[in-house]
Amino acid sequence: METSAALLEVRDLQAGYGASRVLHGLSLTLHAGETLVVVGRNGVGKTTLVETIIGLTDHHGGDILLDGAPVQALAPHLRNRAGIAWVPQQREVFPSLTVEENLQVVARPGDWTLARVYELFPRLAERRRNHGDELSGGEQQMLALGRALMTNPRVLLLDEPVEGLAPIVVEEMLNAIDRMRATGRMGIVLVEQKYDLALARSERCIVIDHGAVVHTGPSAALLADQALIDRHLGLSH
Ligand SMILES: Nc1ncnc2c1ncn2[C@@H]1O[C@H](COP(=O)(O)OP(=O)(O)OP(=O)(O)O)[C@@H](O)[C@H]1O
Repeated sequence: METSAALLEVRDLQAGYGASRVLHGLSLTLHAGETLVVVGRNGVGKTTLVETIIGLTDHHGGDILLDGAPVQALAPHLRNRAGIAWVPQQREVFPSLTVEENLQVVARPGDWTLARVYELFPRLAERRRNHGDELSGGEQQMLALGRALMTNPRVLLLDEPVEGLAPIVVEEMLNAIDRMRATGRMGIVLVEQKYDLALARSERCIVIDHGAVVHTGPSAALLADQALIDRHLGLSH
């Protein structure tokens, strides 16, 4: 039984792109300080879920509650102001601003400051005077995450944060996510194809198939259950 203590609650969500419905009655709960991993095969609706929470898809039904208050009618920037931050798959940074300007321009008061983001990503500190378009893919991803943190969100949505990164940068990102999780009361929704990496750094998981949740439970339990992994995440259907 979930109580009203949930930081983020999604109830019976139905959404998609135009006439095409992707999410069919999806529900989830996220608590403060918790990391919830979202896994599932390609094309099942993971990115659509994140984009619906932030307000970028066509919402057809269901509730998105932040601290019990519905946000589904709010424009994306208002959801962001309410405390939901998003790190998209395609790292969105301002190419003509420096690293430091990219971080400062979105800053809101809270625990996450420029100093703390630089502590998390020393590479960004080294690159503080470089422009967004002078960064490597990995550095752009660090900057995209740093920007989200600078807004001091209550809920952080991470969509495949290590996709397409070189192995050494993947290490750096995962390390940062581990340290980020260890601090504060932020709730994190982590969408990840590499389910083993994601399950190892989360409390709970949901598995999505055809736009709905087909499994939910502790991440450690799914990681230990190869039959369940094969059924929900294996290559064969
Ligand atoms: N911008 C869009 N416009 C129309 N349809 C889209 C759009 N983005 C995704 N879709 C469709 O929505 C469905 C779900 O896609 P989504 O990207 O949410 O899946 P996913 O689980 O994140 O997959 P992947 O792991 O490949 O990123 C797919 O059928 C996809 O073609």
